[in-house]
Amino acid sequence: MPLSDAPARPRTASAAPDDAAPDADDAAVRVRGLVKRYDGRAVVDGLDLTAAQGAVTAVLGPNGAGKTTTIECCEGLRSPDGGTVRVLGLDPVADARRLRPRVGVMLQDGGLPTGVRALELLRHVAAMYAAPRPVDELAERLGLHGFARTTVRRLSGGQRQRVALAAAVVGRPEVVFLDEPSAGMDPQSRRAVWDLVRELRADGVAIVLTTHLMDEAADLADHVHVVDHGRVIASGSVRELTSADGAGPGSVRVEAAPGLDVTTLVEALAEPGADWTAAEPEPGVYTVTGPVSPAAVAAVTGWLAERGVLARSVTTGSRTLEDVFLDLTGRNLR
Ligand SMILES: Nc1ncnc2c1ncn2[C@@H]1O[C@H](COP(=O)(O)OP(=O)(O)OP(=O)(O)O)[C@@H](O)[C@H]1O
Repeated sequence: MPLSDAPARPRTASAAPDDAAPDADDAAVRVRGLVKRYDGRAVVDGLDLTAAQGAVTAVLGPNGAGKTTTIECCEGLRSPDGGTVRVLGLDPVADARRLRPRVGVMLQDGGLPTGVRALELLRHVAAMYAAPRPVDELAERLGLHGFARTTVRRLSGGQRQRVALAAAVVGRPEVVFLDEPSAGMDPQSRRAVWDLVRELRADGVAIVLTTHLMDEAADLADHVHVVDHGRVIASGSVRELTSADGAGPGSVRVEAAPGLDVTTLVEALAEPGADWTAAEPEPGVYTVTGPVSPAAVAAVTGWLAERGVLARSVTTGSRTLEDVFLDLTGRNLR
């Protein structure tokens, strides 16, 4: 089970299907009950996902969760074994030719031919579209001129990623799929990528990206889907996912002596209608999640006082997206 080793689960994270997702009507991408098997094993197992036009949708998940496979089904690179995938209302496999000019794709490994020079490649891709973006302006934005005449084979990982991103957006697509777009990039390049993604969004483009960078998702995403074991296990805006009640601070973090019984902490917080979880994610660090109020903080410090334990620190605040991600997907390596 995906949640078996999770110490706490944010209450605001909605279980699949993603009821916090945009309405189907304005959805640029709609995936329902997607199943994809390799050697009889379902690596995508009934996945639901929606992405709106003019929004950034981030797909997060541990290694092997099924993100790339899902994106590849949306790109028409893989045929589903079950469920439906619609991009701009079309089937990515059956309607591939109609979709091609309207969809931009950046594959995880770049997916570029290696013997071609960087800028030459971009000009070639641009020439395939009716109204491409000006190549030089795009190359300038993504800093491609410094290695314009270098063959793709000789580019660094981050440079290759930038060329791949340029190639994905040069045709002015309505939907863009970016598989780990800023993986391996330096901070300057990452900023350039983020600015470009924001600009695409402002132009009404639907952007679907996968990332392992929680700050990238938190900064960019309008909507987040967390995937594990081939299913969406939580969906919502970053704010919804990181706030216990979707509005205010949702956690108390306490540093104190290790090994205290957190079930008694939940009992100390008990009040009608309130749903609290408590965990000790690392020795001596306690996180308490729920509708934080002055009374709740007093209950936490009272619980410590009853045990004669002095807190080294007590802080309130929203949890980070990384906290939520780890709570949902566990701390074990995959
Ligand atoms: N062509 C293939 N044949 C067999 N198994 C595959 C194939 N492609 C992917 N898989 C397996 O499917 C599972 C999901 O892989 P996928 O690449 O979709 O995960 P991911 O969430 O994108 O992971 P990562 O974060 O590491 O990129 C993995 O266990 C992977 O080994």
